[in-house]
Amino acid sequence: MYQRLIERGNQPADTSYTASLLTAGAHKILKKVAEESAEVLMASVSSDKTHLTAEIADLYYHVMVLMINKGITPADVRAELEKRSALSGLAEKAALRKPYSMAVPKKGRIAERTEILLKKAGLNYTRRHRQDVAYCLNAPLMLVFLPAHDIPLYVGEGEIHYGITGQDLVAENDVCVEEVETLAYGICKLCVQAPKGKYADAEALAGKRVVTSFPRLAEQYFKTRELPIRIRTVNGSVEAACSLGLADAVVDLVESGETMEAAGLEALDTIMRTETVFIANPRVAEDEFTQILKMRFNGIKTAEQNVIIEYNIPSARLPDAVRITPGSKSPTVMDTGEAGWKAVKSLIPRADINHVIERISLLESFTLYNHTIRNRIVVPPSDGNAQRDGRVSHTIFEYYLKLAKQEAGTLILDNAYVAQQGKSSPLQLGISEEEHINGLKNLVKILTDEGVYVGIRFSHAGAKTNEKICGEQPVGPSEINFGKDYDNSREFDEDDAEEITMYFTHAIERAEEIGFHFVEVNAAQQMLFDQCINTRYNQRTDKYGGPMENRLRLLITVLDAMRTRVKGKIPISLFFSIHDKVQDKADPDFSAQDFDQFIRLLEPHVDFFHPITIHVMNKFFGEEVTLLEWIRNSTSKPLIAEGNIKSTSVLKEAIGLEKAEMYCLDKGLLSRPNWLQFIQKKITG
Ligand SMILES: N=c1c2ncn([C@@H]3O[C@H](COP(=O)(O)OP(=O)(O)OP(=O)(O)O)[C@@H](O)[C@H]3O)c2ncn1[C@@H]1O[C@H](COP(=O)(O)O)[C@@H](O)[C@H]1O
Repeated sequence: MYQRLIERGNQPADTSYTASLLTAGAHKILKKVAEESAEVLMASVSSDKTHLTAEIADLYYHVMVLMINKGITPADVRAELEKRSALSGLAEKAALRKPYSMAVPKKGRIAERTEILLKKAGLNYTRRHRQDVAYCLNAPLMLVFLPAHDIPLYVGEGEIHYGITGQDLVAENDVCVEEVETLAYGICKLCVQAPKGKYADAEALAGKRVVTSFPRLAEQYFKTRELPIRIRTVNGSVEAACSLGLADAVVDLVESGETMEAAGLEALDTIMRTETVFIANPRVAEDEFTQILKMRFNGIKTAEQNVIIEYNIPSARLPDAVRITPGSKSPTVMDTGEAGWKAVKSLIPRADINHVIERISLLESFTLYNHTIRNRIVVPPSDGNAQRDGRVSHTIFEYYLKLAKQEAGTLILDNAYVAQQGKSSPLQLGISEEEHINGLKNLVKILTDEGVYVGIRFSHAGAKTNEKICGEQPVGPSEINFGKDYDNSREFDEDDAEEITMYFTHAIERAEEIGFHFVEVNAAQQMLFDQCINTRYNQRTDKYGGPMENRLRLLITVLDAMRTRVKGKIPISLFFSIHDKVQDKADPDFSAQDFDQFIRLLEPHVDFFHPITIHVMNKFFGEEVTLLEWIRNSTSKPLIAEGNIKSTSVLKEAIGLEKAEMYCLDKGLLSRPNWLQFIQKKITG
C-alpha cells in the first residue's frame, strides 16, 4: 500500500487525492490525521464495528501519507517495534537469568568509542570509580573492563561470553571466538615497516631482525614467504626499535601513518586490515541475546555510516538525480508543492556525501541573485567572429545556440567593446552603438528561451589596439607599446576617465534593455583595467598610479557608475587574471598583500569574481594554495573557476576544492559533440 501511495503521489495533484495531500504538505496532512483520529475515537464509542473499521482505515491511510511526507518507511516502523519487543524481552530475561558477561577495553585507542557504542545501544550502566565490573540496568549483562589485547583470550578460553576488541588482537591470540559484527572504528593496518629507502620490499628483509608486539602474525607472515627472520617481542613504542638498534624492521599498526613517518620508516607490506569487532564465545554465538546485540550494533553502525540527503530538483532532471544518488534503496521522490519541482530524499553512505553533493551541485540547478541557473557549467566567450561593424553574426548565433541546446548553464557572450575607442580586433562583438542592440536582443531571447543564464563581457582595449581598428590613438594608463601590431598609446586624463566611465554605463544600460542576466567587466587579458593594475604598464604617479587603490581607481569608478545606472538590478562579475603578474613575473612587484588588497578593495563593488589562471589547480605565493582557496579566504561573493579545465579530471579536482560556485570549461572540453553527457558520465558515474 505504501508503495502504491508513493506512485500515486507522483501523479498530478488534480488527478489523485494522495498527490494533492502530498502537494499541500505536512500541515494539511497533519490536520487530516488529527480529524481521522478524532473520528476513530467517536466511532469506538458505538458498537458499530463496520463504522469503526472504516474510520481506522481512514486513519491508517492518512498516517501512511504522513510517513511518505516525512520520509518514514514501513520498515522503519517495523524495526522500531521489533526493538521494543526485544527490549521488553531483555527486561524479562534479566529477572530470570544469570547475566551474560562482556569484556570491553579498559583504556587505550578504542575504549572511549566502545563506551559510546554501549550507551547508544541502550545498555545503561554505572561504573564506579576504579571498578572493573559494571552491571547493565536494563539488560542481563555484566561488563568487565580489561586490556584490549587480553580480551580475545578471556572470551575464547575463559568465562566471558562476549568481547569488544581489535580484529588484529583476535588474530594474534589464535583463539576460537566468533566475530559477530565488525564495528567500523579503530580501523588501521598491520604493516611491515623498515627505514625509508633501505629495503626494496619485504623479501629483502631475509635474515634480518624484526621487532613487534604481534609475534604470531609476524611469524606467520614471514613463514609463508619462507623468509628466515628473527622476531623479538616488545610491548610498546615498537617504531623506536630500528633507530635504537634493536631491529632492522618492525611489524606494527598504522593508522594515519604519522608515527611511522616521524620514526623515518616506510611500509613495505600490509599484513592485515583491522577494525574493532564484537566477538562471542561459540557456545553463546547463536543465543537470542547475541542476535539482539548484533542487531543493535549493526543499527548504530548503519546510522553512523549513512546520512539522509534531501534536495529539490526540476522534475525533468529526476532520472539524473535518481541515477547519481547512491543508497541501499532507490531515493524517495515527493512533490514540493511548486509546479515542475520534486523533492528527492535518500539514505546514502556518509563517506559519499561530498561526492554526491558535488555531483548534484555541478549538474543541478541553484540560485544566484534570485535567478535559478540550471547547472554550474559556464561556457567562455567565443573567439570573436562578429560582423565588421560589431553586430552579431550568423557564426556567433550558431555557436551559442548549439551550446545552449546542449544545456550549458551559463553563457558569457564575447568580449564586447563598450566604445569604438576600446575595440581591439576587427571582428570583435560590440555593445557600443544602438545598432548593436537588435542582433543581441534576438540572440539573448533565444538563449534565454533555451534556459540559459546569459551574460556579456564588457571590454576596453586601452593601449592594446591600433588606430586602424579603434579609429584614434589608443588610450592607456601610460604611454605603452604592445609591439608592432599596436600603436603607442597616450596617457588618459581626467576627461578621458569620465568618458570611459560613460561608455561603460551606456553599455550596461543597453545590456539591461537587451535582457542580459549579468555583465562581466574584463580586467584581464591586458585590456585597459589590467594595464592599470599592472605596474609594468602603469607608470603613473598621480591618483591613477602607485598604490593598489590608485591603480584600481578607474575600475572602481566604472563599476560604481554601472551599478548606479541600473540600480543594482544586473549583477556585475569581474574577470581578472593573476598568473601573468605573479607566475610570468610580468609584474614582479605584485605580492600576496597586493592581491589581498585587490580583492578587499573590489569586493564591495562587484557581485561575483571570475578569476582565470593558467591552470585552476596552480598554487600561488609559495603558500601551496590555489587561487580559488586564496580568494575564498577574503570574500564570500560567488566565484567562477577557470583555468585549463579541459578534462573531467581537472574539473573534478577543481570541484574537490569546494570553493567556487561555477566552473568555466575550456573550449577543448566543450568541443566534444556530447560534452554534457560526457561530463555527466565521468563525474556522476
Ligand atoms: N593507531 C593505532 C590504532 N588504531 C586502531 N587501533 C586498534 O586499537 C586496538 C587497541 O590498541 P591500544 O594500543 O589502545 O590497546 P592496548 O594495548 O590495550 O592499550 P595500551 O596498553 O597500548 O594503552 C588495537 O589492537 C587496534 O585494533 C590502534 N592501535 C594502536 N595504534 C598505534 O598508533 C600508532 C600509529 O598511529 P598513526 O600515527 O595514526 O599511524 C602506532 O603506535 C600504533 O601501534
